[in-house]
Amino acid sequence: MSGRASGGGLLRLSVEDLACRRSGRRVFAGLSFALGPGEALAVTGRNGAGKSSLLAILAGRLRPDAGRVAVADVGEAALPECLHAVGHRDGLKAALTAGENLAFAQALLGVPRIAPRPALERLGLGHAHDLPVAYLSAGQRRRVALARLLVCHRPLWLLDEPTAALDTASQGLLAGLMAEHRAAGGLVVAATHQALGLEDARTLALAAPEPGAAPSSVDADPEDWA
Ligand SMILES: Nc1ncnc2c1ncn2[C@@H]1O[C@H](COP(=O)(O)OP(=O)(O)OP(=O)(O)O)[C@@H](O)[C@H]1O
Repeated sequence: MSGRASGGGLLRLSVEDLACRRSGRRVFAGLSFALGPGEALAVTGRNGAGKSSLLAILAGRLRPDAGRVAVADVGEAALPECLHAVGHRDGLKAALTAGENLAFAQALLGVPRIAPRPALERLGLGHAHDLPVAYLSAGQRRRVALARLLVCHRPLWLLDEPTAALDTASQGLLAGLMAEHRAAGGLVVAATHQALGLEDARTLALAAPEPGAAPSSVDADPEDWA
């Protein structure tokens, strides 16, 4: 892993003429956008429009049907080394404490930023440091998952419905974290059905899925995010 590139560098992301096909059905096509340091993109659209699929392609977990995703200004780092992905599932080990989960993520992802305890405190969960995640509520688990954003620096945050299970106060905390990240040159791409408090974010509205289209087979699940 390249420390400077994925850790300290600013990143530019460009997506050109991207298309996605799942179980034989075209989900979207012709998507192009570019994001530079400090910019954010809110991806909207009805259920099944392809929001999670787009994030999975950006994360390198799903192969596009056409088009390309490119990053610049990150040295030799590959795109997956430059991003955090928080999906629908929290990706936490229930038997480990919140602190242990974050320490594991920090060791795995590299480029440490702040320690697990202060990261949990930022999310209002300092008291949960030594509690097994199994004992936490859905909203508390989501906040532990979001604390992963803080224990390692990665310039691109891919967030899939990040406010799911969060109360109003926690949504405010997340909005503050995203604002700080962007102020430091980071990028945010968030799939959402509701306002996230992303100031000056651009919006990408994915079209409604074809009527009557149901998956006939299952491919790699983008929600299986660690
Ligand atoms: N693992 C999978 N295998 C096959 N098809 C899938 C898989 N996951 C999603 N799809 C299909 O891809 C299309 C886009 O799904 P996706 O989850 O990207 O939509 P979404 O906009 O994120 O929806 P939601 O708002 O419900 O989260 C849907 O038609 C869905 O049936």
